[in-house]
Amino acid sequence: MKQTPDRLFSQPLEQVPDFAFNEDVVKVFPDMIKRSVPGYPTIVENLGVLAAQFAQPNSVLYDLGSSLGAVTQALRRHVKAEGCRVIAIDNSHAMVERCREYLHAQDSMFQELLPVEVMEGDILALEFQPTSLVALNFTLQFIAPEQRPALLQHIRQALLPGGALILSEKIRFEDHIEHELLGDLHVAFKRANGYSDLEIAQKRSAIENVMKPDSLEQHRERLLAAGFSKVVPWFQCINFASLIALP
Ligand SMILES: Nc1ncnc2c1ncn2[C@@H]1O[C@H](C[S@+](CC[C@H]([NH3+])C(=O)[O-])CC(=O)[O-])[C@@H](O)[C@H]1O
Ligand SMILES: O=C(O)C(=O)Cc1ccccc1
Repeated sequence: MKQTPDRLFSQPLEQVPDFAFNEDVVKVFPDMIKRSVPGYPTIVENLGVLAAQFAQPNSVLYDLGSSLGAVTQALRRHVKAEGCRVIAIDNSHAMVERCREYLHAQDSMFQELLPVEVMEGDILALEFQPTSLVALNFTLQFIAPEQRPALLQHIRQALLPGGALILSEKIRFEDHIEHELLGDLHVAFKRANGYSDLEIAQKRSAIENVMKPDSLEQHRERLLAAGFSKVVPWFQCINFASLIALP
């Protein structure tokens, strides 16, 4: 996969527009997400490993907010259950187009991969089929906070017994000192990955209106309120974490 370096915020902008998953972002997205999200490659690869433990024969696996299909590709590498298929969905036209290209490339490199349907659409309007595995990998944080409970309820209602939701998010911390410390460490992570202070500052103002992280406590309470029986954190790297929620 060729990786165009992310320089989207490297020049001073008079006004920083709200972040959008448009063609410019799509071009640099693999580089951007790897250099911005601590633990991203580990989360994606192990999401495949975890999914293989929950996937049930002849069921649907969902990749919600699939972007370029990194999670779908990991599901296809790891899930061996008979008759599973993946539904990947994203509401960014630019992402969906490029995702389809990447998945065709994976098709031509490997045999017997799970079939995938890539849909362009809003996950808030999705009619879920019975599913054994739902991945929300850094997608819920971009959904309006007031819409989050209903989405999680729809997922819970669609999950088969023995299935799971895997939810990865940037995390806010209720303790002020913990929040500042992990925020500073995230900035250090970005600097170590070659982003300048200007890039970091402009990206921060681009995402502040569109990406609203919750705390681990909020996630747990909302998942339990949506009918999940158990919430198990399985990964945290600085201020990014991933949870397994069981029906
Ligand atoms: N309502 C919505 N309906 C559908 N898609 C949406 C919606 N809102 C946002 N998106 C989509 O959710 C994705 C979030 S990125 C996910 C990374 C991927 N999971 C990965 O593991 O590489 C996270 C990030 O960039 O930090 C974008 O592609 C949006 O278009
Ligand atoms: O860049 C950041 O600071 C983030 O919190 C993560 C991110 C990664 C990719 C797109 C938008 C936000």
